[in-house]
Amino acid sequence: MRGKIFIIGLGLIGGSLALSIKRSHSESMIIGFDVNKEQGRLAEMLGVADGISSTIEDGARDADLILIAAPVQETQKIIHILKECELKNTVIISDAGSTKKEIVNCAKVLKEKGITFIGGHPMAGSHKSGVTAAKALLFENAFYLLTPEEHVSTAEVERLKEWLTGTKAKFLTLSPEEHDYITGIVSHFPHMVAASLVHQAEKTSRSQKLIPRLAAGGFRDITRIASSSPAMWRDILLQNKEVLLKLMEDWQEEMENVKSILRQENSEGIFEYFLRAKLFRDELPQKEKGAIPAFYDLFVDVPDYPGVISEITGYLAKEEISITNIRILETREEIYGVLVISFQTEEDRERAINCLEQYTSYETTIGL
Ligand SMILES: NC(=O)C1=CN([C@@H]2O[C@H](COP(=O)(O)OP(=O)(O)OC[C@H]3O[C@@H](n4cnc5c(N)ncnc54)[C@H](O)[C@@H]3O)[C@@H](O)[C@H]2O)C=CC1
Ligand SMILES: O=C(O)C(=O)Cc1ccc(O)cc1
Repeated sequence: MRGKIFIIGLGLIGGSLALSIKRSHSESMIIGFDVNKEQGRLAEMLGVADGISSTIEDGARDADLILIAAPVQETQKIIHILKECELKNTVIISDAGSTKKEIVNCAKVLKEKGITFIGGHPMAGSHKSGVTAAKALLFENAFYLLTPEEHVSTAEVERLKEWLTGTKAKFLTLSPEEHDYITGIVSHFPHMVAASLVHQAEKTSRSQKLIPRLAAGGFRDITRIASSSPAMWRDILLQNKEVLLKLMEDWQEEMENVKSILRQENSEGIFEYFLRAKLFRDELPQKEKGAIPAFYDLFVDVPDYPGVISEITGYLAKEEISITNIRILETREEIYGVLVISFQTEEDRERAINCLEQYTSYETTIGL
């Protein structure tokens, strides 16, 4: 489609939306705005946006689609600024915020002006921030949640989806309340738990110096999301306060139960506790990206010599297979080290197995 798209907030999500829209609507004009001028400059330099506007008012004028991809408390301020702007009467405004109830409620001021707002939330991302981490296919196969109010027409929702088709995401419509409850459970609360685990390790590390060195493997996996933007998560917590307070109470109750079975040395109860968790976790869809993106890990047994990583990444690059992460497992003391390479899709991992089979004799194993 032709048209002008205005993206406010050119970080990880705004940048990725810009790239994915450009993929499917190459004739569209993407203009960006960011309070941080450096992000705007970088976005232009990286070709993420066709141009940068110096104010929201300028960028919003004549826009056919406005996407707000700023932290959620800022999103509300931006909605109030947009309310005062001169806008096309056919414009669609949407956002990418991780919470929906307060934002959709705030956007009622746009409805009063006859402007369409459709709450949006692409359920994929990363612990990284900023436009340099943006990727056109960040949302591929992920759910993209939309929370249109009743007065919004199906045609307008379809027009928004058409603009966003290059995300290759799967759209789902739900109410803002449902949205905040579900994302509270699968995304917001886990972030709080991840941060709390890191705090616990940090406190004890003051007296136990081995902790940072031994905090590997599982600890790193479960706390990866604690490296996310503190400003973004502060805003999310403040906006989903009621749901999160209730989840914290449920969690405390759950921990009381675990404490009790442990005190009683209830071996069957403890086993059951882990078994039920494992069964539910193992049943979660593998091929779909959730709030926490699935990473497809490949374990490669490699001889421990300098240059082995660049050798392997070289073969993968030759076959144009993208990797999302690479690390060495240092827990083994044998001759061989284990290289863990993460891919964004199962197909990439499959291609990597074939590639390494072709170029090397290293053994590969799929991570579960
Ligand atoms: N990071 C993630 O994995 C995901 C984040 N989200 C949501 O997307 C939104 C953006 O998050 P990220 O892109 O990750 O953050 P980010 O930190 O990478 O980018 C946010 C950008 O917004 C800019 N900004 C802040 N206030 C602004 C304002 N008043 N006007 C214009 N620009 C402003 C910042 O300078 C920054 O460049 C947030 O609402 C977040 O909740 C949604 C899905 C995933
Ligand atoms: O880094 C991760 O795995 C995430 O959890 C990404 C994420 C962050 C915020 C969202 O609203 C949705 C997805």
